[in-house]
Amino acid sequence: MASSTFVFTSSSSASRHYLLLIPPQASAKAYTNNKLRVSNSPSFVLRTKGSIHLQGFVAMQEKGASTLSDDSKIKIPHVLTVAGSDSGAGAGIQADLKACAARRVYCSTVITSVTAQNTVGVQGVSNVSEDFVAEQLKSVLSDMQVDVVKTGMLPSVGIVKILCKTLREFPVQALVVDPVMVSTSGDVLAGPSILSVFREELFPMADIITPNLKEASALLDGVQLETVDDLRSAARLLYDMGPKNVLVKGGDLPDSSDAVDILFNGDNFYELRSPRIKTRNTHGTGCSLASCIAAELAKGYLMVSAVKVAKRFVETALDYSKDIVIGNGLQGPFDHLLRLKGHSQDCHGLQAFNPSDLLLYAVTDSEMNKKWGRSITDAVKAAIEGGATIVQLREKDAETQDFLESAKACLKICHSHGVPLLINDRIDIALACDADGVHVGQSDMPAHVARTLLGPEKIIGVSCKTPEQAQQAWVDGADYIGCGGVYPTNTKENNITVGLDGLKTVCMASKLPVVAIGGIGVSNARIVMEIGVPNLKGVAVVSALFDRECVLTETRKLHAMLSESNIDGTLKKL
Ligand SMILES: Nc1ncnc2c1ncn2[C@@H]1O[C@H](COP(=O)(O)OP(=O)(O)O)[C@@H](O)[C@H]1O
Ligand SMILES: Cc1ncc(COP(=O)(O)O)c(N)n1
Ligand SMILES: [Mg+2]
Repeated sequence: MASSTFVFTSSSSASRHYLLLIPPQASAKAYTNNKLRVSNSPSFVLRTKGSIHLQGFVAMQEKGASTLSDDSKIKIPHVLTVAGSDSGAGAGIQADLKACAARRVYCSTVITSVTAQNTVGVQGVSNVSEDFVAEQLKSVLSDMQVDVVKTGMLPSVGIVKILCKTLREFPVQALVVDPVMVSTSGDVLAGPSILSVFREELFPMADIITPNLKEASALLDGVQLETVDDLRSAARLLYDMGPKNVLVKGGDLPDSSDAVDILFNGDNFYELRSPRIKTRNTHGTGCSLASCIAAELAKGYLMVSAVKVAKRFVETALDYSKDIVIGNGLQGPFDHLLRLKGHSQDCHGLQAFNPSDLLLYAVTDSEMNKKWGRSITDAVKAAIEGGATIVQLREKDAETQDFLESAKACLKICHSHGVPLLINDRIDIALACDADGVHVGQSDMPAHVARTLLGPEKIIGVSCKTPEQAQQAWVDGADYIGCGGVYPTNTKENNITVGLDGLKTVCMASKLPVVAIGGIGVSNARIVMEIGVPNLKGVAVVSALFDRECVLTETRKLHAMLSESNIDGTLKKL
């Protein structure tokens, strides 16, 4: 490789970070602002305002500036898992991917073996050839910036040896070894011939090993492990094999009401206890625990913290998943992302957002409900029976716990009528009750942040008074905008009225459907809808429904009027 000089001049006058990627066996000399840095690590970061002179930046010269990335490029923590595939996706590579995704760490995969496996057991195993494991390892490690390698099923001595050799060539920040040997169903995933290469080659390179009871026992020539004290003795003996830390997992400890693991780092023992969750869904707990430890290490956590977070993660996921049913066998998988139940429980087949739902948009008001002595659920029920097509709960001064309880009750009512329920402003409440979405104002949580928190399927509406705000709402990923106040209203203090002209201007500029709001009721809804802009889909109403003696009657009147003026979302000539 010829040495070469490469000069990159920053076009920006601001000081910026540059990430320099250096090929194996090369080194770089970099002069920035008259300072010299020399490095032969796979990457290093420079901060500079001016030009960077690089020497020995061999393979990168032609690619030029594309090999340099500035502050806007984010380095993502990265775990590489070297493990077996589980077709049932409870353990192995699949569990590792899910655990890393749940912990928000990138996970690449080197597959050592493909198993035909389900919740009953392992029906077949087909190991990947040593050469092809080597090829996968090289592909990932020569290109991507792996922080931590985590190993699971390593089915042959040859594969372990190749792994150790490759890791010496491409060193990483940490190595987490889950010495998988037997599945929880009792099937052998790596035979006893593996023990010596584990002890002699792999463990001395490991930052942590995480054997379960059976594996710890096998590694210690069959010693019986039955008590927490036995786990401690085992941890000390395994530590002598060379890893920097040992975590002996007590998930299968008999007669224990707690799930107890012992961590030993050569100086101290840590007894990690969590309540034992009563569930059949523990398939893959060991793989997930090790992946989570790797993920936290990749983020930069110290070992004890990483192990504690990992154990808490497994405990939380097991508790959430304790009653889910996947498969007919004795050991089911759990839900790493804590998301599976939401869909099966209470969605009642609601469709994705339909703009025609904006036709009669009922917005509750806590003050008005108090004034008329009705509960929020009674108000919502009456509005829906009267024909409201979407409901927003706007509880400005409710206690959080009361608001959450009301929201849950309203959600049941709304969903039993196929009506979506949105929460004003309180994203936490929307998340906690799994509402259909939120409506935010200009000074509330920005819509793009709300979108990140709520995910792609929830409905997000934004209050807008100007074309610029409407454009921003679209850019931010909102589903609709609320435009107003069209007429003066007493539900909002100091609210600027945009009038029918302002409404029309915003509608024309908006790429999103619009619902008009502010001082609208039976007397003027028709005039509003008559402005004749196709994306004006309906009216949002507060006082005209809820500051009245009978919510049901008022909603019916308004619904009849709107239905008459609007058929299938197109305005009928009146
Ligand atoms: N029923 C349970 N409740 C809470 N934690 C558990 C339960 N079963 C296992 N764990 C925890 O899950 C992790 C994996 O442990 P274990 O099941 O012993 O390993 P493996 O899956 O490798 O056999 C440990 O932290 C253990 O304490
Ligand atoms: C491919 C593969 N790797 C690891 C395990 C261990 O997981 P568990 O101990 O939870 O059965 C497994 N069953 N399958
Ligand atoms: Mg287990």
